[in-house]
Amino acid sequence: MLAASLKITPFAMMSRPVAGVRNETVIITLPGSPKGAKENLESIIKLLPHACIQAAGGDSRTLHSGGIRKLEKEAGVSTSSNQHDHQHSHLHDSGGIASDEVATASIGASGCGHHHHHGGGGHHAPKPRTQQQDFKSNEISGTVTRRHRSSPYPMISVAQAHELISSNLPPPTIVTKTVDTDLVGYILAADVTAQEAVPAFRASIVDGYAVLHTDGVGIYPVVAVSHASPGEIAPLKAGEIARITTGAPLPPGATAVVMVEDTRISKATEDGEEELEIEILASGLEEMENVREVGSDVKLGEVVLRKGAEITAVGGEVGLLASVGIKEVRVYKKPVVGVLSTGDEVVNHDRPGGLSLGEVRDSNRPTLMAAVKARGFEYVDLGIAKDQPGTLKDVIREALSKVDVIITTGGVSMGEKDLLKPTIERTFNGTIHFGRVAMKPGKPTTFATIPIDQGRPIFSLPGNPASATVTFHLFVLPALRQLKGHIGNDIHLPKALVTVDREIPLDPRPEFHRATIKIDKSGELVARSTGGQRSSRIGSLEAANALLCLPALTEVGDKRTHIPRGDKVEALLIGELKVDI
Ligand SMILES: Nc1nc2c(c(=O)[nH]1)N[C@H]1C(S)=C(S)[C@@H](COP(=O)(O)OP(=O)(O)OC[C@H]3O[C@@H](n4cnc5c(N)ncnc54)[C@H](O)[C@@H]3O)O[C@H]1N2
Ligand code: MOO
Ligand SMILES: [Mg+2]
Repeated sequence: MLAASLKITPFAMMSRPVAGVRNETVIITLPGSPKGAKENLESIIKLLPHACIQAAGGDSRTLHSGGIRKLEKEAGVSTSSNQHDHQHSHLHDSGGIASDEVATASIGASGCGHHHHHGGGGHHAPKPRTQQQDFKSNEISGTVTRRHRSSPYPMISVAQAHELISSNLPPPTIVTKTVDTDLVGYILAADVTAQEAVPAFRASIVDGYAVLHTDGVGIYPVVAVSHASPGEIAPLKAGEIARITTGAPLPPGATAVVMVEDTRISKATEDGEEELEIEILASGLEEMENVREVGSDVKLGEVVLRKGAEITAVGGEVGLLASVGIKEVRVYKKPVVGVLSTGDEVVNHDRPGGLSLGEVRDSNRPTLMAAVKARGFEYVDLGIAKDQPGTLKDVIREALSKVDVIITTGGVSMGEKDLLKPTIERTFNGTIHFGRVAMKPGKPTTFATIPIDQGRPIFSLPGNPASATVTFHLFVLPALRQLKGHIGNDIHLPKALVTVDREIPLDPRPEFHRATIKIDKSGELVARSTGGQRSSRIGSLEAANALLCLPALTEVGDKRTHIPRGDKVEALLIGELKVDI
């Protein structure tokens, strides 16, 4: 198991698997994470029938003389059974063990390979799935004296966290949307071709007179008028002109338009209301001068927008689609995001009256719902869940049926009431892809997927308000962007080099320092820290439009403890740039 795990992660060197035999039972210990348990079990499962037979007293001579099938039958094991299901039934047979402790798969020689153990013989039968999910609170939280005194989750880098998120998200799904104001922010899932040419008719670019460009300078009768309105227009012959407005169709036969500024009135009706003859002053007209030819902006059938194009708030894409008669498009679905606060101390921000001792107003949920909405995603308010496994379980189960992505805040660090990780793993059979990131703020940021459809992502962000908000922008937003069809580096927020206007102290962890960036008079981007950066201080995000990516103290190597004033640092842009006033 160690050898197989080491091929997957160097952290395998930290695991302490134990295997043994008691009476006729082979006992193997697996890691607590479902992923690790599965990988470990897969690496040995083919050998288990053999091990079981041996534990049951089979002797090697019989085995090697072809009696293996017979012995398997006697021992109730089969190398050809559905081992996948089999693994699962055992993996879940570990209720009552604190989440990150070692799960034990005990495989009895008398029952190996069967989905239904018959109890007795020292083995406890695997509970059906529904029962297993029904943990009592102390089963999931463990007793406080038995909790971990150091985190079992390896500390990974921000880059590794991004990689793990990106590679464990489900693929985007495709839906049909009508072309309207709600299309902004969607990404096209297929090329779009023009159903109509633009312009659909030969149109004048100016207000003036439609002419035959070969006619030249001289006085001509005005035989017709073409306004920008639908309808039939009589053809124009040599020696005639037609008054025309910008955007109006050219009369058949006309080959150019002369601007009104390049003409003079020669003869009008007696009442002075109408033009009868006009002198054309412009010479050397070119064919199609001041004329937009059919399809000269967009040709019929031309690809107007490619798969992967984003419909932006600038409006150009909506306009382009509208102009060529596209009423519906295939786009990637935008994920619906559920936002949940957790914690016995957390109360609704608008709850009337003052706070009792220990109560805290919920600032995370309003913050995150506002940010999700402003980024163009629909949110579902999942409320506040108490720090009880039962409550968390119910709220998350309900959310799973409603939303594509769940964001929770609080309950992911080392406290005995920090129940999110065990709930995700144990109750929902989720995989925690990471549970600690080397960064400030946001160290206990957790990302998991729950095995529903192609994997339902759940971001469990730290409870501290600045930590929750920073990690939302840094991790959740790129994930939402990937789910709605952005690819590669385009999932991330834009980065720019900015000059710091004051010295900034460095932290032992790589820091995402909240700052306001302005464009100064010379066009430079200048950053000012928002002040105190403690993780509890949501005010550190007030007026912030950037996260300065500061190296950890240890990373700078030399004796620098600060970023000096005037130095340039990388900044992630989380809000709109401001102009210095
Ligand atoms: N022994 C250790 N303790 C802590 C560690 C550690 O490594 N070892 N990490 C610290 C870090 S870093 C962070 S960040 C926090 C994260 O804690 P949790 O995610 O478990 O969050 P809670 O304990 O539930 O709450 C932390 C803090 O935030 C307040 N909070 C929670 N939810 C909200 C909300 N919706 N609105 C406003 N404020 C909220 C809560 O009352 C706490 O004050 O853990 C450190 N501890
Ligand atoms: O990482 Mo925690 O987010 O310092 O506050
Ligand atoms: Mg905590």
